[in-house]
This record gives sequence, C-alpha cells and structure tokens, in this order.
Amino acid sequence: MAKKKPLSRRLQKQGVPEPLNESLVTRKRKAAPDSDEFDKRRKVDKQSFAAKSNGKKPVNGSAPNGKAKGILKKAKAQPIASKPKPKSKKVPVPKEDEWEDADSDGDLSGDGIDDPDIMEDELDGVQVSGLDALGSASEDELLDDELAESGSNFDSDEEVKQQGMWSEDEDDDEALDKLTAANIEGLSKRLDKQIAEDEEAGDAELQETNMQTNILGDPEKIIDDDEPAPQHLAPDLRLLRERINETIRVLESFSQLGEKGRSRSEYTQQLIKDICSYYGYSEFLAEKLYSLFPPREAFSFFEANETPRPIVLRTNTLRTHRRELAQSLINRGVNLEPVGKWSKVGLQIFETTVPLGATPEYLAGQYILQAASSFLPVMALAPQENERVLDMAAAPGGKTTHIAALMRNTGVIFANDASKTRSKGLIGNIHRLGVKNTIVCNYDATEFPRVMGGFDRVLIDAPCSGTGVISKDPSVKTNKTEKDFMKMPFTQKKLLLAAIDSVDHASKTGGYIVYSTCSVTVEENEMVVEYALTKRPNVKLVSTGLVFGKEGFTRHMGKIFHPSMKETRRYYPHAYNMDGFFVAKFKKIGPTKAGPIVNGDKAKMENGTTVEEEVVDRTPIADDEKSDDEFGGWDDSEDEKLILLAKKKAARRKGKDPRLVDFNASKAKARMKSKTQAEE
Ligand SMILES: C[S@@+](CC[C@H](N)C(=O)[O-])C[C@H]1O[C@@H](n2cnc3c(N)ncnc32)[C@H](O)[C@@H]1O
Repeated sequence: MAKKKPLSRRLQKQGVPEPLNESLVTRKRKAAPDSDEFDKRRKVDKQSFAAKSNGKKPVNGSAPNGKAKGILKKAKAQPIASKPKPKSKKVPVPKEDEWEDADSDGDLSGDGIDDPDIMEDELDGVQVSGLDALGSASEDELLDDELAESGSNFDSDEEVKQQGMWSEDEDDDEALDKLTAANIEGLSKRLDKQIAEDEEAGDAELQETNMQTNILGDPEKIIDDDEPAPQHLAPDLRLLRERINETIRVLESFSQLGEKGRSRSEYTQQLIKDICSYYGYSEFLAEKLYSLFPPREAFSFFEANETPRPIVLRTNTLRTHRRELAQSLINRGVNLEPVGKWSKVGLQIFETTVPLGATPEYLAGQYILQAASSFLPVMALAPQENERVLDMAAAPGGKTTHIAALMRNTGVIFANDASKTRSKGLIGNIHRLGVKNTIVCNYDATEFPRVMGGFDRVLIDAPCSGTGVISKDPSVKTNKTEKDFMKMPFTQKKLLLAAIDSVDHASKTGGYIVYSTCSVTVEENEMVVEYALTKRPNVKLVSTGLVFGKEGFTRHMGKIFHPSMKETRRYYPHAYNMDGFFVAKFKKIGPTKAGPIVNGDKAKMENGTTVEEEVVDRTPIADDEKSDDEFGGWDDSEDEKLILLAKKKAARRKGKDPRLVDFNASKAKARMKSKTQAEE
C-alpha cells in the first residue's frame, strides 16, 4: 500500500502537546530518502562536511559508496512484522477552556486602516505580511541600527472530544454550528492525514522495536577511528542518521551496549559531530544545545528545527472577536482552528487560498500574524486596565499591541525600542490595530529608569541569539560564536536590571517584571535571571501563570541556580510545536537600594569580564541645610554647599549620578588650588 504523507509540523497543533512520540523520529528514518534528496533538502555542503568530518569516515564501517556494515546493516536486515491496526478516531471538534479572561470581548472602536507596507511572503503556501511579528527578532535584525553596532498536557483527544471548538463565551449561539460546518471539510482532511500518520507511526514503532531487540542482544562497534573519511565525498545522510540513532541507543543503555574500552563521552562526541554533519551546525552551538537535553530529546530538538512552525494569528480584540474573524476568514477559504485552549485569541492556519497579509480583515487591523510563543510573555505579564506599562524592547509591536488589547486601550503603555528602523514597524502596527494608549519611544532601554520609572509592569522581551527560532533563521546554526554568548547576556543582564529598577514596588495592582527571550540557551535565560536575583534582592521569581511549559533549570552543567528558578518556563519546538522560548516573571517586593557610584560596582560575568551597574541613587537630598543667618548675608562656604546641593538636584533630574557633582567640584577645587599656587 502506498504510504500517505504524515502531517507536517506546520499542520500539527501548537501548545500543550501529546508526549513526544519517538516513532516520529523513527518514521523519518524509515522513510529516509536517498542521500541526494537529503542533500537537496537541507543543502548540506559536501565540501564543508568533508572538512568537518575531520579525517574520519562519515559512517562506521560504511564504504565510500555508502554501504553499511555491522550493526547498521543488521538492523536494517530485520524482518518487519505486520502492521498494527490504528484505532479509528472521531473527527475531533476541539474547544477551549476559559483561561485568559481579560480579552475575550474587546472594545470594537478604533482607528481606520493605516498600514504602511504590506508584503507577501510565501510560507509553505501560506502568504503572510511584512509588519507582523512572526516571532521575536534576533540580534541580527539590529545590524542596520546604530545601537546594535555598539548589541501539561491538556490537549489530549479525550478532552478535545468533550468540548466544542470555541471558548465558552463563544459557543452558545448558532454561529458555532455554522462555523463548525464550514470547517468540517478542513477537519476531515486533517483526520485523513491523522489516520495516515497513526498507521505510519505504528508501523515505524514496530520496526523500531525489532531493531531495538536486535541491538540489545548484539552490541557492536559504532565508533571507528581507524579509517579516515574520504574528503571528497558527500556524507551518506541516511547512514549518518542511522548512526545518530544507534549512538543514542547506546547512550541510553550504555552499560549493556557500550563498546568495551570506549567511554560515554566518546559516544557523545561522535554524536555531536554527526549532528553537526547531518543538520549543519557549528560544533560549538551543537554542543551547547545538546547539553540541554537527554540524547534522544536532543535529537528531537534538532529535528524539529528543520521544519517550520505553524502559521498563527492573534485576533485583535480591540477590533473584533475571534469567532467573527474566524467566520470571515473561513468565508475567504482559510482553513483554521483555535490555536489551543490555552489562548482565546489565537487561530492556527492550516490552509489558505488568500494572502493572509493582505485580506480586508488584516488591513482593518482585525489580526496580527504572530508566532504562538509570542503570546506567552504577555499572558505572563497579565497587564490590567488603567495601569502604566513599559515594553522595553517593543518593535515591531506584536507584544505591545497584545498588551494594549488586554488593557482595552486604557492606562498607558510606553513602547520603547532602540532601533529606529524597527520602530517604524511598531508604529505601523499600533495604527493598524487601533491602539490608542501607547507612546512610542526610542531609547537604549538600559537608560531606564532614568528616562522614566514607576511602572506597574515592565516587559523586557530581550534581544537574543535566536536559538529558539532556528527553523525561521537557520543561519543561527553557524553564525553564533562564543563571543555572542558573552555579549548577549551582558546586554540582557543590563536590560533586566533596568526593567526591575523601572517598576514601582508599591504599585497597587502590579509590581511585576517579565523577562523573555526566543532563545533556549542557559546563558541567556537562567544565568541572566540568577544574576538579577543576586543583584536585586528586592525581587523574587513568581509563577508565570502559564498553563504549560517546562520548568527552568535549577542546575545545569555544574552550575546551581536558585530553587525558585523552577517558576520560570522553557518552550521547545519539539515539545510544543512552537518556537523555543523562555519566560520568567518577577515580583518587586521593595525599592531598589541606592547603589554604588557609576563604574563602582562591576558584576563579574562567567568569563571574567564585568557588567557595570548603573544604579541611580534616589536617596532624597535633605532640603534643611539652611543658613543660620535669618537675613541671608553672604557665607561663601554655605553658598558653596547650596550651589552644590542645587547642582546635585539638577543632576538627579537629568538622571545623572549626583555624586559626580561632588567629584567634579573637588576636581575643580584642586585645579583652582594648583592654579593659585602656580600664580603665587
Ligand atoms: C525580540 S525583539 C522584540 C520583539 C517585540 N517585543 C515584539 O513582540 O514585537 C528585541 C528588540 O530589542 C531591541 N533592542 C535591542 N537592544 C536594545 C536596547 N538596548 N534597548 C532597547 N531595545 C533594544 C531590538 O531593536 C529589537 O526590536
């Protein structure tokens, strides 16, 4: 029987997943095309592989013509038992719980259409637009910018079947039936694909079981360091993949399967090398990412980075309701479904015949194309109506406009970004989506709170290396160096401290800071958070309130982090079919103490470099240093004091450290003294 193609990740649901199904990996191996096809798919450069393989032959025992020997060959020669019958499934009519209660019915008033530049971008046949935030920008997007030059599972079928497609506040009218009918065609197509996938998975699982049985009974040589690899030949990717699988299996049962005389780390090194060759990563980054997971999960992570994430849009509740929007788009031939019950505003797009970045609904600001992961920091921030909120790194505004919608256009948002170029997109989105409570500013956010402070909540969606969005930007695989993982955390730490210092700990409704990145590295996440906890004892980590996500690390590669780090959340493409992401939420519990003078306190970084802390001394200067002389009179030394005091106040108003005034004054005094002496 001809095999149906399994459902691509883009068509799979986002959010809380079924547990990772390793048969997906096995299925791919089984269906692995010829090495030529692999070559085309991932554009692995033949010569670079030859160089990378470093004088070793690419696959154990494989002759240059790609024939496998030993364990691999045996594994392949195993008979495949008859296929298990997949259980038939009903058409799932998914629905969602009430979770986020602030944004289900928005104020529909708003500005007219005001979108400067729409462009189309073919993404697997789904056309999207230019201004939208299809995820968070990585550092590289800043290159044109001056500043950059100087930086559980609840989605099971059971639950789904019991519920309708839309959230409770939406499913009590006839529209639901119509909508469900309109979507039924799309849903049954998906069902067919799902059944095909189940068949395939069952088949692959069985084959894998057979292979495992063989391996467990017959450990053999995987690493071969005798024969050098032929430099001029392209890797046999199918065999390479098989060796990756075999090495993982050995690492999983090392005492039984490990070759005598070979250490675990030899296997690990071999595996990392193979991952580099297979997926095209630099060894440096592959090692860093590999260290985050057990071997098999690492493989799933690397694999997931090879496929695009689903297209998702966020309903702009300032302009419409999700169901109305869904109806309009369905009428235009868009096959969609709620993104998952964790969000009341997200719609996942399966197919579309129209460019999503140019529909009348898009132009009217009814939605923004936004990666599902980008919803998370704003949901964690949970801004309230009438608050004062700072979005420190806001462009192009996916999160700012989400915050505005949650606040129903009340209160005030300061949307800041250091990049003027990117800020144009931010302004465009603010206008298009009818946001009216936002002031855009263009500072280096490390200058806060000297620009402004006293916020109820601050979001710092920090610039990062982008290791969570490799499927969107594969250049990350090779263009990140050790230096990047020093520079980035340096900026991120400064930004996070600035965010903390900008929040009013005494806020009646808030006092929260959310730190997020679209990166999965520990350097940019837990280590930044740990640094902030150390430097600012006036904050503590609190629950993000997000209903899914993996706990942040409390230890990693010998480093131990604060136990509350488990309150932070990590998101991975292989686990949730969404971009890699990190979210931490802090509560400020006291004022930031006036710290040491600028340049005085330098925080030690991992690599021995230092981060300067720019703590603004906000201790009030007493106004009661008055002259004894009720009638004034002239008292030079007293006048000097008063002048100094006034200068300090002026300096503080300008955000400068007042102690610099003392410093300058004593320098001036010394200059005068030496001048006088010279004259004498
Ligand atoms: C991850 S993106 C922000 C995405 C945005 N929050 C959204 O949802 O659309 C990071 C942003 O940080 C900005 N940035 C980088 N360094 C900055 C700094 N020192 N101060 C303020 N913004 C900065 C970049 O220009 C970039 O737009």
